[in-house]
Amino acid sequence: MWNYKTPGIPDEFFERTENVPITKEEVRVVQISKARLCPGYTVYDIGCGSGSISIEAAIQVESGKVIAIDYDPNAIELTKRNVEKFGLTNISLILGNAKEKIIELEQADAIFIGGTGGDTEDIVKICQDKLKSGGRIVIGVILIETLYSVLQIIEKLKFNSIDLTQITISKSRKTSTGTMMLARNPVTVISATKV
Ligand SMILES: C[S@@+](CC[C@H](N)C(=O)[O-])C[C@H]1O[C@@H](n2cnc3c(N)ncnc32)[C@H](O)[C@@H]1O
Repeated sequence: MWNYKTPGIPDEFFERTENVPITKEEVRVVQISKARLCPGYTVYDIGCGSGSISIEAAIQVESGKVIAIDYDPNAIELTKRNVEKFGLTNISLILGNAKEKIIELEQADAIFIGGTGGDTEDIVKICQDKLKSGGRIVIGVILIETLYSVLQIIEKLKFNSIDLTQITISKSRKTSTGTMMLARNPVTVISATKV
């Protein structure tokens, strides 16, 4: 159903449920690009939601693997359905709070953070410990408060090349008289390299 190596799987290709959010296609493409994935990499997807980032990452890392974590059973169930739908065998799923679960994992080459609940500082710190030197962290943020706290933490830790990219997407919609553009909420993507 998806035979391309390039990221950018359309949102409508994923199974969806009402209460589990998805990182939208265009934002996902930027996040995947910022992670600079290579075949063989080990990747965490923290707060995997629908699993869309996990699936795009799993395609990029080929013989590598993705570990998808979420504390919402509905998100894990939905990610499982999407993993099956895309026929991928290199994604493992973990149900639980990332703060507790990532401590026991092997070192990672890249980490995506899509959600932290109230544990932003702890999770970013643990991710720093878990990333290999030269590894990439990519954090998608919607709330201004989260953005401020991530920035404060990441600047204190062992990261360089810290980059903030704000993505504001508008999508077309047909009306009775033509085509209008509808704006979505901005998402800020924070990315950095572990020293
Ligand atoms: C915006 S969604 C992520 C969307 C996802 N990147 C995708 O592509 O569908 C955030 C997710 O983070 C999860 N989450 C928030 N805090 C968490 C934590 N501390 N541990 C595990 N999962 C967490 C939420 O349950 C939610 O599913």
